Amino acid sequence: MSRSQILRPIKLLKRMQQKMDSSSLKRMKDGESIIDPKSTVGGGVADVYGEDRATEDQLVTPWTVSVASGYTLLRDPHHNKGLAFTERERDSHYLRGLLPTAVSTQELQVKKLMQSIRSYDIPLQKYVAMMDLQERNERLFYKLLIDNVEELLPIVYTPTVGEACQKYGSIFKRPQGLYISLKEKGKILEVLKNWPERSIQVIVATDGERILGLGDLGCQGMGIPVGKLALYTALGGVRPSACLPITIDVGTNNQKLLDDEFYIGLRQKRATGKEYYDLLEEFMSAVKQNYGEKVLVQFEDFANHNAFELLAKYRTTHLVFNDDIQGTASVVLAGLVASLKLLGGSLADHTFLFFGAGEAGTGIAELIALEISTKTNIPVEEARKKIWLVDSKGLIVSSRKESLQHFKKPWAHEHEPLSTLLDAVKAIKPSVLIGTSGVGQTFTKDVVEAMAAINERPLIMALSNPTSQAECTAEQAYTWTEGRAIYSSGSPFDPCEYNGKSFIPGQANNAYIFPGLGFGLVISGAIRVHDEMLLAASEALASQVMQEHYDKGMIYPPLANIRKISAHIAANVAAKAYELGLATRLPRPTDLVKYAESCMYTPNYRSYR
Ligand SMILES: O=C([O-])CC(=O)C(=O)O
Ligand SMILES: [Mg+2]
Repeated sequence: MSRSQILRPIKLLKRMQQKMDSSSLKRMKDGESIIDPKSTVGGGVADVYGEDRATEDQLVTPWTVSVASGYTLLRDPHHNKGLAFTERERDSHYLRGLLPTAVSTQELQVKKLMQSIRSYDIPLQKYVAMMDLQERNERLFYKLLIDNVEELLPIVYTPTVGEACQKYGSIFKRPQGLYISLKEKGKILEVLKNWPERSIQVIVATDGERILGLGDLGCQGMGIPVGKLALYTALGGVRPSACLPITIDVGTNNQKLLDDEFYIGLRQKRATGKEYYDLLEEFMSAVKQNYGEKVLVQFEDFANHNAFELLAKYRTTHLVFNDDIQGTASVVLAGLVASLKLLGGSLADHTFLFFGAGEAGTGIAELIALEISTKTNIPVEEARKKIWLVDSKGLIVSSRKESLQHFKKPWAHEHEPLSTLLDAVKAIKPSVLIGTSGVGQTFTKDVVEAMAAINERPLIMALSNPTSQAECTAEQAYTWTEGRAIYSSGSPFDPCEYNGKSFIPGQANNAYIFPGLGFGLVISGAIRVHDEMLLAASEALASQVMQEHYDKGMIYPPLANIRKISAHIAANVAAKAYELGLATRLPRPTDLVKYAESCMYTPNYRSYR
């Protein structure tokens, strides 16, 4: 039975609200059951209780849900508690005999599952175990993830999710999101209505063409929206039922997949041009029609040529952002701002060299220029001159301007052409080197040593994902700079030692930003994403790096604190939305951090009476 099917009619809800006094409302917000335990609805046994408050609507109108009983309840991942059903719940919900006698606590269940997950040697086995848990017992899944975020993030997210996408065909069991293919053209609105949840707040959509640094994985890219949205809930506090993963399947140019008899997607070359953009247009308008203008659409892992165009096309009419262009930019900017405490000076005093001039590279470059321009009052065109990009053909310079894609043109400065990254490092003498090429091991020993020869503390960011695509490893960066580098990567690396000293690499992954950014948009009822909100998100993240972290050479706060960090990011983003007149949730809460914290989904079990 789907969750929406067991939502009781609105009339019942209204009747109940009339009966409710303020104390029962308060208890309801706290997740307690508020109805006479003996009451039944529609002839079946029903429980009615409040959902987590995660939106303005729920503050005023708590959802009322009846829970199925018996075997169906155990099969419903949204309400199942497994052995944690109490004796009373087992009686009132016809569960006697369906469970062994022992009654567990959620804490004990977490302990048991962590033991079981740790017993697997292979990360993909852990991933499958986590996905099985998500399909079996959603609250336990999120409790596990939240309580063990540093250990489990690399499993449900980068890098393991990359491998999961490569093998998604054989992992696929049950739908975790919506597949919208060219076959659904003209029917996308109907397809959206097939999803069991109605009140969607965040959609992560991919077309699978550039999954991490792994290339075109077609419809198998679904693992990415699923993983990103798990983080929206675990790290950002958006209710799971308000999240919708979507894969737009327009075919794949990956011949291996096309030749694979078990490939699960549309077996054709990618649609392009008008056919592609018409489908995307139908999708975007169906989303707005079905969910309203406050639903957030996060574009994820589109190839460069479409990513920029889709963002430019929809950012003025829909609530959208591109995680790879803007989320990554915001997280990197936060790290750069934080690093100034270690490096000294302001951003404008630094010179930046990028290896890779796609979505991430140009997105970060532009946000740095915007921040420099905002802080120093110099025009953004001037600020861009401190930033240089190298692509597959060498340093981007003005003599190449005519043949450049439009997103590279702002970075074509006056300089003689240089064909290698090493030559560019030697000539430009950057203080910051940022890898966004999607190609592993491109920060060679020569390149890193050249950075160390120019700078006392070279800042090196190897951002390409997953781990195999990192431009250099943490250990290489510390070893080749004799322990002087400040290093961050997109995928996680373990702490390492050099000359008896321990180093903690930072993870400059957009996972720090998008859950808090999205949550800030949701709680303020924002209707557009503005660049200033990205700057606000960066500032909030940088402000969470404390002296104790700087003392260890860190430029990002520990992920263990991510929910507190997300609440600060959400509050700063929401504040900006109000300031820009883009927020629709009125009146503006006075303490936005407290408000954000109070709206966050918590995975603790609720009692069913
Ligand atoms: O998913 C990640 O880990 C970061 C990201 O957006 C990408 O690499 O495309
Ligand atoms: Mg991405």
